Order: sequence, then structure tokens, then C-alpha cells
Amino acid sequence: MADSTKDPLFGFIRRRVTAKQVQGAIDGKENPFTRLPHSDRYHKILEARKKLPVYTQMDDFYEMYAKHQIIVVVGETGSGKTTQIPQFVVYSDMPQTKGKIVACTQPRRLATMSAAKRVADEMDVRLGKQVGYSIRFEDMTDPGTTILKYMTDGLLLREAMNDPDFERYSTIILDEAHERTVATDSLMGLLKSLVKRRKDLKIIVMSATLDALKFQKYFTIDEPAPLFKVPGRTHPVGIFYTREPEPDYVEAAIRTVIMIHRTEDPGDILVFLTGQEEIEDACRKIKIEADDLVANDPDTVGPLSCIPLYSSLPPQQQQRIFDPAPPPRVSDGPPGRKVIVSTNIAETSLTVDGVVYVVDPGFSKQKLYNPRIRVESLLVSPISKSSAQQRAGRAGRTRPGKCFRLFTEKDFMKELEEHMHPEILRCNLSSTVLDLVKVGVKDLVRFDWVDAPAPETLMRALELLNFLAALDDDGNLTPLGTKMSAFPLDPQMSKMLITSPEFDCSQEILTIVAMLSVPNFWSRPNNRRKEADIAKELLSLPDGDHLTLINVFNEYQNNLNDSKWAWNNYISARALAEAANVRAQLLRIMERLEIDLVTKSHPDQTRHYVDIRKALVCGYFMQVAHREGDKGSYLTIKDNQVVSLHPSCGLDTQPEWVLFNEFVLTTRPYIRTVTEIRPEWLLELAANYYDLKLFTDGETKRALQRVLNRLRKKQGKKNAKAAASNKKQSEKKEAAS
Ligand SMILES: Nc1ncnc2c1ncn2[C@@H]1O[C@H](COP(=O)(O)OP(=O)(O)OP(=O)(O)O)[C@@H](O)[C@H]1O
Repeated sequence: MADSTKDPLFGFIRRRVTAKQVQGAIDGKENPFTRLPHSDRYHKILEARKKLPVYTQMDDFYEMYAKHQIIVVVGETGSGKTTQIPQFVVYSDMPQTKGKIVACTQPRRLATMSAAKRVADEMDVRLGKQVGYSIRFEDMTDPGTTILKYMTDGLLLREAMNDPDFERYSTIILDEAHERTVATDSLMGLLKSLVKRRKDLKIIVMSATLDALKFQKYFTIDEPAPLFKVPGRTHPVGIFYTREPEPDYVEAAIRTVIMIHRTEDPGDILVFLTGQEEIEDACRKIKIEADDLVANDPDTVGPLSCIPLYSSLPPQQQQRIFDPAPPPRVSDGPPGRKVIVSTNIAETSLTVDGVVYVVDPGFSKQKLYNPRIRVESLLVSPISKSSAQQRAGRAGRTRPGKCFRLFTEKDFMKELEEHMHPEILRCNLSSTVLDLVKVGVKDLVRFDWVDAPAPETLMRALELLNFLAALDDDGNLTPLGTKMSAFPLDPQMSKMLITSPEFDCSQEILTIVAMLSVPNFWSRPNNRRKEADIAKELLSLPDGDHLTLINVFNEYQNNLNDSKWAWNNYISARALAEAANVRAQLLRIMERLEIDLVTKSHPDQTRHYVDIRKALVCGYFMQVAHREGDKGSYLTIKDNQVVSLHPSCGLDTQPEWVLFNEFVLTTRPYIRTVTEIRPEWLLELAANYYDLKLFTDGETKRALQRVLNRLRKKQGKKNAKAAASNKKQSEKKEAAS
């Protein structure tokens, strides 16, 4: 803690800040950060803040914060961790005096933005000024002014590449640590080794569940990190279970929403389902049933609006969850109600003022990685007890609430696991490994993980990076790998971008990568599916979905980014605008790395498409499938998984060889975003991976062998021709001399 430092905020010399001094500044007439008088709204919010359990413990917090370099904070949902602790820190004398700032990480983008917005309001400053946020491809901060930055954990991890000692920060707060995302886990490992070098850096690890002991032990420097425990919550949440297990959780969720709407007091509802399709479908059904209810009983049942929420929705549409509930139909009629139907992106850190009821069927889609077959998939699985607590915690934030669990209490006690398995044990680690190697982690096996990943998963990541030539055989970063790590993208995508100038198509690959980085932009409204499909078909190119992405983007630009054009073609203009923004940012990185921005228009467009497809192969040669005779299915290369083309695929035939962007497991395994390729490109452009000695026997190997033989024969003929011509030349020379 800064001894004898003149503090610009409080203007006095002191040993450490006390709660009383901060309290004085908070209650003061003037905002210490802007030097403007506090607004009325500030005082109104302050009243509510003062009732939060964390707030009442400010003094204890400062005492612990002054004494220790690392603190673990644990408190129930809604106790005020996310919004108050970072403010306590910025009000202390550390960050401002040293020109450093405070970071607070969140696992999710939506929570990052909404927490920053709330805290900016609480501090009476403009979002993006003293309080801001940073998420991938969006920076809402003002260097020089921002002192508190909410950011995704993934982004802070990326910052470590250029600033491994986190020199910009005085305090790093890892929020929602119990979620155990790969990025938070990696940050914990990096920070643990950093605290020895940076004695002035403070770390706060915040968790909503009582597994804090694990973090305390992990962060043992001389002794385990101390625990700052926040008891209690502001408003009670009543928990209700079903008597019997529900056979169809979606149907049960819809029924529960309707029951609440008919019988419960006013207040909005948050329902947790597992994925986009399920959510859109449930929204439609809820709306139909609710409209029926209102039509039959307009005097007692108010209007109901239903808002979907999932991660692939464009941010603007996600913000709709904060819209007010619909007003009564007539001035003295029954009040309206808002229902948000969401995936688990609304599970943590989020406060939607007005949500009183939570409906929790107990399932979510969870990432699973099988390193043996290199497949990462999302599977609908039961949630953990701590997730269920988080979900219930979304009610009762601004007033008492109720949570309806659509499973029995016995199942809750006996069947649900305490916590989810950490993500590091369930996902593909190639991006993380590249990031960590770039940060300087030499030995990933001996890295101080909170929970070490499976050796096979690490091997797979190293193998991929080695085949992509990002790492050499000793696991060191190559110059290519260094360049790849500069992009906030999957390693395959960055490799593709870097190689694209060799194929005269970096502009096109840039477009493909940008389009793949934004949410699904095709819209398919239920009552106009046919029209939407026809529009899509007209924009699709027969050689592949990747080429279609270029076509859609170019058409949109040719139509001067006209949202009417997008609307008429059943395309989300917002998603395309986001793609244009992502593209511009990636372009700046390419310029910085001096990667040529080229496009070569051939008179023959097909030849240009060949070049683009070859560039795709340079990144995605491990994601290739071979058609299985005339069975209509494909077999993935080396891993031999039987897959089908996803129904969204725009190819008009079933080519023998295809490259795919994604493996998805729904009712059965599919490959999505697919483009036709030639097998000879695989043998030429990824010879190490396509060394046929490494293939198991089977039709794919035989097919590749035939291609190889053909290539060799062709090469043999070429060589023989060249030798014959050389011979002729020398004979001529000899005869002449
Ligand atoms: N956008 C908002 N509108 C109204 N009230 C809010 C808002 N954000 C936060 N609050 C209030 O502040 C309280 C504390 O929120 P905060 O996110 O800091 O809690 P938390 O302890 O971090 O919980 P969790 O772990 O569930 O995120 C909420 O319960 C709510 O009363």
C-alpha cells in the first residue's frame, strides 16, 4: 500500500485509505472523479447500494486489502461483489496515484458490458470514460481517463502477450472464478507466478460459491490467501421444486411461465433453456398461449412479451432484455409482463431489474472435448448445484423473488454435482496453448494449473500448433506462430490469413474470417421459411459456404450497406455491420504485421475461387472429410467420424472431398460451413499431416494413395520430359562443338 503518498482524489497524505474517508467521498457533494456535483440519480442509486451486504463491510474490506496481496472474496449472488468491490478498489489510494488502473474480469461479454454500465451509473460517470469495458472487437475505454475496466477474461489473457507483467494494472479482480473458464484458470496460473515479481500488484479472486477454499489453498504464498466472506443477500428467493420429474422440460417450462402469468403477482420472468432453436420455439409457443389467455380473459390477464437471449444474437438484440415490460392494454387494466428465455449466458453477474421469477429446468449445453477424435461438441446435460444457485440468484435482486425448479428436491440433492467440471478439462486447448506459449510459459505440463488438463488434450493442442507450423518440434514459438498469436482468432484462422497473400486472396480470406467471427446472420422467420430459403439459395455459391460468405458480404457492400437489401434477403444487417467492424480491426492487425493485402481478379472467376479454397486448406487441412461411397455420409480424415452435411449447407452436390469449419452434434453429427476441395491440395499444402504412413488403412487412405500415385506419375512424366529435353540440348551443344 502506498505510504505517504499525496492522493489526487482525497488530497491528503495518509498511510492507507479508511472506509470513513471513502464514505465521505461517496457521500460528498462533488464527484471526486469528474469534479462535477453528484446528480439526483446518483443519490437514488446510492440509497440502494448502501443496503447491499458488501457495502456494509467496507471497513473490513479495506483492512484486509491493505494487508494482503491476494484476497479471495466469496459471497452469495446479489450481495454486491461485481459492482461494489471494484469501486472500493478505485476509491482506495492505489490505482490513481501510480497511473495504473483496475481490471475486473468476467467470463461473458454480456455480463461485462452490463456490469460496466451499472457501475458507470453508480459512480455517476459516462460509460467509456472513468469506467469502461473491453470485449473482443469492442473497446469502450478511454486511455488516460479510464480507471476501472471491466473486461472478458479472454481479453486480459491476450493482453498478457504484450504486457506479461500486467504493468498497466494496480489491481486485477477475477470475478466469477467459480465458473472456472479456461481463460480465468490460465490467468490464475499466470498471476500466481507474477505476484512474486510484482509486489505492488493486488489480486482479488471472487467466487459466488463456497469452493473458495480451493482458491485460498492455490494462492498460498507464505500462507493461504485470506477469505473475505460476505454473509447474506439483500432479498429472499423462495425455491419451489416439482413433485415428480418432468418428462419434457421445455413443455414444463412453458406451462410454468403461463401458470406464473395467470396466478402470480406482477414481475418479470427469466427462463433457462439450452439453445437457440429451443429458445425461439419456446418463445413462439409462450406467445401463442399468452395471447390466447389475454383474448379470453382481458380483465385479469395482462399482455406478455417474450424476449429470446443467446450468445449468437447480435449485441443490440441482446440489449432488448433490458426493455420495459409491455404496458397494460387499457390504463387501469392488468399490468404487462416480460419473459426472457435464455441460455446460461444470463446465469451469472447479470441483473435485469424487474425479474422476480426464475424458471429453471436444470439443463444447459456444455462443452465437451474428446481429444482422441479431436472433436469439441456441445451436449445438453444436467447443470450443477452451484449453477442452480446462480440461476435462482437472478431473482430477488431488486426485490424478493421465486425460483421454480422443474426437477425434484431429491434430484437436486442426490443427482446434481456440486460444481461443473472446470472448462479446462472439457475443451480444445489450441488457442490457450498458443497464448500461453506466447506469454512465455515454457513447460505447459508443469505449469501451475488450478486443475491440470488431461495430457492427451495438451498433446492434441501442441500437435495442431506444430502441424500449423506455429510451434517447432521442441514446442518453441516460430516466427509464424508469433504472427498468429497477434490475432484474436483460432489458430487455424490466423494461419489462413497469414498465408493468404501467397494465393493472392488476402482481401477475400479477411472477409471469410470476419463473417465467421460474427453471429449467424441468416434469418429464417417461422412464417416465411420458404421465402428465406429461396433468398439464401440465390446468394449461395455452389462450390462452398465459405465462398458464399464472401458473396453475401460483397453484395451488401455493393448495395451500400442498405439495411433494406439485407431485410429483403433475410439477412441481419446488424450482423453484417459487425462483420465489417471485425474486418476493419483484423485489417489493422494485418497492416501492423505487414501482411500484404492483395486480391487478384482473374478473368476466370473459378480460378480465383480455387486460390481462395487453397488458402482455406492452409488453415483447415485437419478439418476435412471424405465422402463414403454413395451412402450420403462423410468420414472425417484420420479421426474417422461418420458425419453428414448440415442442412444449412449450400452445396448443390455432395463433392468427394470437403473442408469444414465446424463439427456439430445435434440429433446426429454434422459438419457445418462446408467447401469443396481437391485432394491434391491437401498433399501439396499440408504434406506433413498428409503423410500417408500416418493413416490407418481404409478407403480414405486408398483414395489419397491413388491421388498421390497420379501426382507422382505426372511428376515422373514431367521429370522424364525435362530430362529428355536436357539430353537433346546437350547433344545439340556437343554436335555444334
Ligand atoms: N443493472 C442493475 N439495475 C438495478 N440494480 C442492479 C443492477 N445491477 C446491480 N444491481 C443491484 O446490485 C446488486 C448486486 O449486484 P452484483 O452484480 O454486484 O452482485 P454479485 O454479488 O456480484 O452477484 P452475482 O455473483 O450474482 O453477480 C443486485 O442484486 C441489484 O440489487
